[in-house]
Amino acid sequence: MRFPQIIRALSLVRPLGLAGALFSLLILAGYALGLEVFFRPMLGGPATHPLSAVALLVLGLGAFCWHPRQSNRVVVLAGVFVVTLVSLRLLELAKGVTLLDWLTPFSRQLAEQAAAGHPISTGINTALMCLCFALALIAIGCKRYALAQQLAFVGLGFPMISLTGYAYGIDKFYGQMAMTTALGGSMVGAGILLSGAHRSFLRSILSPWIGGKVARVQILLGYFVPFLIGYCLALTIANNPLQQFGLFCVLISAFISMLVAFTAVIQESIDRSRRSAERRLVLVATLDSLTNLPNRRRFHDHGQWLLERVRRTGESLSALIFDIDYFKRINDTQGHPVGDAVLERLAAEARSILRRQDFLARYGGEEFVILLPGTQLAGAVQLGEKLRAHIAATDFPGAGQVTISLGCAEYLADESLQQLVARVDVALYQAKRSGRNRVVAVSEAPPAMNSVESCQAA
Ligand SMILES: Nc1nc2c(ncn2[C@@H]2O[C@H](COP(=O)(O)OP(=O)(O)OP(=O)(O)O)[C@@H](O)[C@H]2O)c(=O)[nH]1
Repeated sequence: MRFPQIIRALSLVRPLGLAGALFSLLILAGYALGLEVFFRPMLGGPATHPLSAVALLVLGLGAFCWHPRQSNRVVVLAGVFVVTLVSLRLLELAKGVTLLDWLTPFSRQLAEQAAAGHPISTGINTALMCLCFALALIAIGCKRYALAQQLAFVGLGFPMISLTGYAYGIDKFYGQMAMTTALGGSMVGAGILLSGAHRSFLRSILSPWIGGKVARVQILLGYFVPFLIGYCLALTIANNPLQQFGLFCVLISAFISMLVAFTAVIQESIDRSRRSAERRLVLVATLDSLTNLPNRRRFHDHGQWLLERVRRTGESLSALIFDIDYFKRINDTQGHPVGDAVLERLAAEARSILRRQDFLARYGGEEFVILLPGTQLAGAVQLGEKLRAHIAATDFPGAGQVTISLGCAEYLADESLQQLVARVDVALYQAKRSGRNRVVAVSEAPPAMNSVESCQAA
């Protein structure tokens, strides 16, 4: 599924790539037309080297050519070209050799700038930035989006540091990276980063749900608040550096604590809704929608739990199963809605005469089961008779008089729930066979299931 935010982010890749490419062309045009402000925006400040502009141009065009569903060979080629270029430059910086002179355009203008005391070269920060973006482009071309995002993210750190340096007036932050390089690099880098918007961590950040919203707020606050605090401190730091530095640390720590607290609040609220949704799901999955009684699945879970308790404590437990007599006739003559209403009413009537600890469930169709903890067989028979008489005396709208047959048994030591239910079922079958509207109890395990405790016709 694509979120609108992702579609919007993906649609920005090509414009950002193109903007970065055009911006680099403008820098190169500055060299061609002798307009220094295009490649050196601050008088006497750092300038964008033509090769840096070429690298950004190729990277921008690479991002512009990217397509999420087509082959991205051109994108990979653009990345490989810039990786080669930047590697040579890094080699130059490391070894102090010149390898790129033959490839450098506008060498006359560069010589003139050097003669005027303003030599221009590609700084290490620019080279590393371009290297990260170029590797990210290759990763995107190979559909390694998580890697691409990490590389683009690291690459964007370089222009961000430079721009922060320009904002704060700290020249060590930007070094040889011109503001034009930082701006062009930011456009290209953002384009490359967004091309992975449909995958990996960007997808999570752009999600329309609470996690994505929180992440977006935190990223914005997490960047701009410390940035502003730092800016204010940078303006005043000259007076008392140590004191200002301490204040900076305290403010940032307080801000981080606030962000963490904010996250905790949101996480807790997400967790609370998840827990309540889970509870609702469990309820829906274990409740019969017609009668609102626990269903067969819940009966089995609760029955197992009760049996374990009974085995441990030694208390008695009895089970009753009852079934409407000739219910099919009601459905056939009065219709299913009347049949449903009878089932609903029957459930309510049965519930009304049971104790709180008695467990009533719809076992299936027109069959209901009751578990009676702390009740021996005689008590179960008594309750069964009470229920039978109560139902026989109840007037069911649309169906008139309805009777039920009941089977019951007491739990025998080491019996399983299935065995207990099977014995009660046999008792119910006997109640049906011997004329219906009666309670039949069994006291022993099969096959010696011969002791009928109670057999009462209405
Ligand atoms: N209206 C309605 N009918 C149901 C529901 N579940 C099962 N039934 C019907 O219950 C009837 C059960 O029929 P039988 O098993 O023949 O039982 P009976 O007619 O009650 O006969 P005895 O149990 O032998 O007295 C069938 O017609 C089922 O369609 C339900 O949720 N609503």
